[in-house]
Amino acid sequence: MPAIEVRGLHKRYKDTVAVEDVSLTVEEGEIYGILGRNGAGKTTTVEAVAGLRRPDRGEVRVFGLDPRRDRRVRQLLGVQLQEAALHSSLTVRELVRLHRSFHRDGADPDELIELVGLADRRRTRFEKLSGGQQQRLNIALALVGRPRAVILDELTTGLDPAARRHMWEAVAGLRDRGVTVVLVSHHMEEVERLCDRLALIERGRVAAVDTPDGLVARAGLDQVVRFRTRDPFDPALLDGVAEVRAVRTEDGLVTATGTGELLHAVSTALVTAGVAALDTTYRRAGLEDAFLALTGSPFDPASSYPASASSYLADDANREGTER
Ligand SMILES: Nc1ncnc2c1ncn2[C@@H]1O[C@H](COP(=O)(O)OP(=O)(O)OP(=O)(O)O)[C@@H](O)[C@H]1O
Repeated sequence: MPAIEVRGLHKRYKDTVAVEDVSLTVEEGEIYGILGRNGAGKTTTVEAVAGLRRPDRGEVRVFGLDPRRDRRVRQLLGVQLQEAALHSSLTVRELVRLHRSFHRDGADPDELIELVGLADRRRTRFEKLSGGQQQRLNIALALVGRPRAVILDELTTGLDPAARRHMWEAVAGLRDRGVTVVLVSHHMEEVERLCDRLALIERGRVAAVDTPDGLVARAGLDQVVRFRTRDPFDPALLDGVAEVRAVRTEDGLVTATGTGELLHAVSTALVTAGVAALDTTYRRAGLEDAFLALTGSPFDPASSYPASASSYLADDANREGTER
């Protein structure tokens, strides 16, 4: 039985269609990423999974149970959402203990506080915590019932780099203990490092589901060449180069993504055109590059996809849909 199953989810808020048609299956024990731009419908989807939103249409199951009808889901699923209302005058420890009391077999409060790196803030009131510390406390509260699955919505937003890495280790540790994790994120490195699979949500639909490497492979690229030119660069110079999948120019920095003998092919084209490349670098492509290749623009949560990229991705989503 999958940990989480969503079929044909629709949710509209007055005039806004937040979720148009989302289906996804999260297998037990995996870290499943949900990635997409602002307003794509990620939070609405996970709120429906948590039973906090009533779908207009569609079905949600958590370990086979309907989260809106079956109270057992509260014991099975931990939820850390973007905004949580907590008693601001209670201390970290009091809040963890309070939430612990809602569960039959909860975690040890002090261990949990340690896990999220708040040991030195144990006696601090919620209202006196920094934004990042409040975020960490919310994560602790999501884990307090020792859930079999946990939803983490923007896990590391607002955390400093050290705290972020600490949290990544904690999430990997959850997987090691067999906990299923749904991770809503805008952070490419986070998704790439942690997720076994990820769904790209685009305008309320699942546009693609794959492993991070699989998504990069689907984009038909595995390498990135970057260089500067003294004069403004005309991307049309690389138009006929078969190895090049996409070219972007930003602040005088040219980024070409592609496959095969990419570096050689790009260098040859530049030499032929009499263009000197400066500061050339070469590396393997990542998830962010995949978005660049598929959309023609870097992954910017605040901007939307051009239609051509959406349709490219939609084909993949249909494949995923028919396979299952
Ligand atoms: N309570 C609400 N009332 C009205 N509209 C809403 C509500 N919640 C979300 N929306 C709208 O539904 C759409 C999807 O929102 P949702 O929060 O699910 O997106 P998201 O992908 O989680 O975005 P973000 O990355 O910004 O958190 C957006 O257009 C949003 O404005």
